[in-house]
This record gives sequence, structure tokens and C-alpha cells, in this order.
Amino acid sequence: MEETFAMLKPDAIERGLVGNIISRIENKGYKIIQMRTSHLTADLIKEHYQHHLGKAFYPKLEAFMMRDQVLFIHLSGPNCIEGMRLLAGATNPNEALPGSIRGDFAFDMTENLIHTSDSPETAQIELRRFALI
Ligand SMILES: Nc1ncnc2c1ncn2[C@@H]1O[C@H](COP(=O)(O)OP(=O)(O)OP(=O)(O)O)[C@@H](O)[C@H]1O
Repeated sequence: MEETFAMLKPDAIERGLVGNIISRIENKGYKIIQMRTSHLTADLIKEHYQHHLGKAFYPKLEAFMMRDQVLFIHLSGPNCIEGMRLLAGATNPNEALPGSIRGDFAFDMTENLIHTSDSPETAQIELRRFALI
């Protein structure tokens, strides 16, 4: 069974969308293995978003990710890596389709509610990075 990592970002917590998003994950049929809230450090954000380091929007992204708690989710299900990317919707919420989490609830490029791993290798790295395995 495939496993993946998801993280609900500070805007999901602040806007009270945690229950709604978790319901979507469960309604799809995926199984929650573990969840934990945490406050991200600047170092962890740097590691997680190393592909964006140095870009103009990085300071805004870092401040956003440290603004409030995040929720780590370890989950499993058939084809759940691709399935979670589809549930989340496009990175730019203005291009995310209605029915997806970002398409239904977000319009800001930075504050887009959820992160999900994009490959089996990344899922394992991220589950370890955030101490879920
Ligand atoms: N041009 C941008 N302006 C502002 N924020 C951005 C921009 N591009 C990406 N981000 C932020 O950085 C995060 C990571 O970007 P990435 O390109 O890895 O997209 P993603 O894989 O859809 O998102 P995530 O990694 O959060 O799942 C985005 O989710 C968003 O919060």
C-alpha cells in the first residue's frame, strides 16, 4: 500500500478548515496513520523549500509557514501520492479546479492550505524530515 506525507499549512489551521480537509482525505478512502501539530523552524522550512531559496517570494513564504502551527499527516491508500496531489489541486489556487482543496478554498499563491509529497522518494524523505517514521 502506498504511503505519503501531507502538511496542512498555517492558513488551514487559522481558517478552521482542518476538519473539512481531513474529511476529504477520509472520504476518498485514505487511511490516516499518524497526525501531529508542530511549529516549523526556519531551518526546517529552508530544508523543505530548498528549491525556492533565494527567490523573491521566499521571505514571505518563510514568514507564512512560521505564522502559526502546521499539521503533519502520514497517510496511506492505493495511489495516494498522485491522489493527494489531485485532492490538493494546482499550486496556484487561481488555476486549481473546483472540487479540489485549493480550488474550493484558496486564491493566494503562498497561502494555499496544503502540501503533499510529489513522488514515493519525496514522501519517504518528508516523512523522515518531519519525524513521522
Ligand atoms: N510564485 C510564488 N509566489 C509565492 N509563493 C509561492 C510561489 N511558488 C510557490 N510558492 C509557495 O511555495 C510552495 C511550494 O511550491 P512548489 O512549487 O513546490 O509547489 P507545490 O508542490 O504545489 O506546493 P507544496 O510543496 O506546498 O505542495 C507553494 O505551495 C506556495 O506556498
